[in-house]
Amino acid sequence: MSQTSDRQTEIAVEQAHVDVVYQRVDEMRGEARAMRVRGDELAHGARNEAIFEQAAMLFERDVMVRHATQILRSLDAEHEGLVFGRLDDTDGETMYVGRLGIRDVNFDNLVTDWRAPAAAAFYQATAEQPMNVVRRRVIRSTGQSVVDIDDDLLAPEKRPEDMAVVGEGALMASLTRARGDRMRDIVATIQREQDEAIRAPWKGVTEITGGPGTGKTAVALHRVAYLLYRDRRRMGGSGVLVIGPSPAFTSYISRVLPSMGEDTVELRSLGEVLDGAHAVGVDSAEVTRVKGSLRMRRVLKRALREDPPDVPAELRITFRGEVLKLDGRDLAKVRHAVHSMGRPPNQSRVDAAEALLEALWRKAESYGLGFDRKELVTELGERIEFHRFVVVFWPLMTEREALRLLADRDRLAHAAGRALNAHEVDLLVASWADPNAGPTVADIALLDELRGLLGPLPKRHRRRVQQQAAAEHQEWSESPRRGEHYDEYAHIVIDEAQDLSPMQWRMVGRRGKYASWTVVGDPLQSSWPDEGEATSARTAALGARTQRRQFQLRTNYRNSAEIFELAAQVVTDVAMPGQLPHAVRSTGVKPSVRVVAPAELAEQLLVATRQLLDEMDGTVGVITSSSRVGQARRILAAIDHERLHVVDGLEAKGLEYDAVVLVEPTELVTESTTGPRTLYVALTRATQRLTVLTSDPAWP
Ligand SMILES: Nc1ncnc2c1ncn2[C@@H]1O[C@H](COP(=O)(O)OP(=O)(O)OP(=O)(O)O)[C@@H](O)[C@H]1O
Repeated sequence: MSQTSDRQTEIAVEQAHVDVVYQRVDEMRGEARAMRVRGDELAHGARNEAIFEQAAMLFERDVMVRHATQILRSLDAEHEGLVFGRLDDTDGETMYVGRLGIRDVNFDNLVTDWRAPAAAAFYQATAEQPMNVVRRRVIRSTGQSVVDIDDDLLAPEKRPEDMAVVGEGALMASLTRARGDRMRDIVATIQREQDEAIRAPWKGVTEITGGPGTGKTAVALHRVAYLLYRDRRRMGGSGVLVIGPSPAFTSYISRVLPSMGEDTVELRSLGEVLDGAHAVGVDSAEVTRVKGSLRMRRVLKRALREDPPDVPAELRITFRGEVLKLDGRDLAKVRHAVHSMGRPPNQSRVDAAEALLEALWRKAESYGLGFDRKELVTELGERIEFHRFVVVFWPLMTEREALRLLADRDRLAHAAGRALNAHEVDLLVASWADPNAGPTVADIALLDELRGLLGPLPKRHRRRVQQQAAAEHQEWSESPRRGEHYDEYAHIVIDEAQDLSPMQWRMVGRRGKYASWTVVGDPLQSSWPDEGEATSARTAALGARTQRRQFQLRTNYRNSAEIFELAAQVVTDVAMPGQLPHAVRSTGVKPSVRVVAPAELAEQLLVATRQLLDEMDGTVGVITSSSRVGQARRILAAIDHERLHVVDGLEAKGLEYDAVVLVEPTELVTESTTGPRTLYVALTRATQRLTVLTSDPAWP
């Protein structure tokens, strides 16, 4: 039989099974709906029952409704390719692998969930270690129709005579497909080294490193789906948080987990980690470096000990005809004493009031006025003017109010002491000069630090503050998603971990007090210059968790070999042995490097972009330095195509496009604090085609 007719016959075989599965899914949907209705009836009935029975019925109702809803949610998730794999073993047994586990009415397996231990062989079997698998088949579908199949013959000597083997390899087929705006899941083609990281135990810290395009992000997300499946009670209960570098990145990865039926995971960018914040603006590399440094912790701590603005120079109050007065020095002593008690300032107003009354009593005593202490403290403590003084002497503050105070140069310089030099103080003051500008991504870690240092506001103040914040800044949402339980996640995934500043490590560390971690990154793509400081902050954030495991991914699935060869050149001087991955796919098309005169750059950018949009079906990214990205956007407004994206080198982190136009690569190096690493990121975003426009004839 020819390959084509073999293929058609085999597709028909698989279609027959897929049809049975979808029929069963329809039945299950009906059963789940009926279960929900039955649950509601129980609740109805409960109203007429005695109290004990009522409680039992309501509990049963809750369990039923929750279970039914969970089933419906999984069944209704995007199920393109619900069944995507099949294994034929040496005993002649067949197992289908899919996004969900599905059994027929007799409880026999129709499909095994890809995360179940039984499905592990689908990913782990190789020709060297076939694990009893003779043939591994990847089934590709559109909607409910099987469109193609690809086989791997793992044990040729055990192949029965009538077993057909067709296809050229599912992985290559998947890698060459055009990319869309959102990352796709890779359940059908997870590779063995990736599978090991995905199925690693949940406890402690799992570190996944690897070069660009090695599937670190994909692996981290599939690991989340796996952990939820294996331990839904723990992971689903307290929740899983995935942190990525930017909103563009979280949007890019946002479909992966829902397409696997998991829609409870929180995805947040670094500007959104603090509840309610949506910061997107970024500071210059120089300012980011100062704001991210651990020195800022000292600065913020000291800033909170400073006098608040507009604090009265003295407290004067009359008691029984005598004027009692606390001057600036007395007040400073009181402030110092209250801070020394160690309670956070927002929880110390009562302490401050008591300390002031105590100081007033001492003053009266020093005048020899012979008042009774208890009478003085009680009477003054109830006076409205005393309360008014306490409110300005010890204002309760939100983290945003506290940070805003630091836009004052003198105040910041005083708080900084020797922690920052004069230039750094100037940089910060300039970055906070516009009171209407929202916080930047780097500010969010400072705000989170301040929130910890200030302590929670008393309850009655919180609502006012939330409303005020929402009215003032669109970057803040009125309803925090997690509220007071922000530190109780069961599992935290940090993607692009090499870029977290020490202050950001502190911020994420606060959220993972009880969590296990998956930390994903590539030191060679780092945009954070001070490795030592970041490493110690990271060690502190991950705490003393003893279970640690490391996985290194070595195959670059994204870039063509031709593109990666060029990218690798820019980091050969800084790469450690073994740090560069191996690109598996060749397109035969070398990157096009065009030297253009500065005056022709705009025209050439339009030409190159149009050309790639014409030639490619998928996305086209234009990447340039942050100082040039605005200009590039203006030029490319003439094209305005939905497949076109214009980003700077930092925004490009974690993203990928079918084709990339890289504009003035040397500028990415000069504006970065980590030399060629951001350029390396930019050069490794394209799957198929890369055009570089440079005014430097010597580049690269
Ligand atoms: N086993 C696989 N099967 C199919 N596609 C894969 C596989 N592994 C990775 N890919 C694809 O390779 C591309 C790169 O993956 P991913 O973005 O996860 O890599 P990364 O290591 O996080 O990259 P970077 O560090 O450069 O951001 C994605 O399109 C992903 O879907």
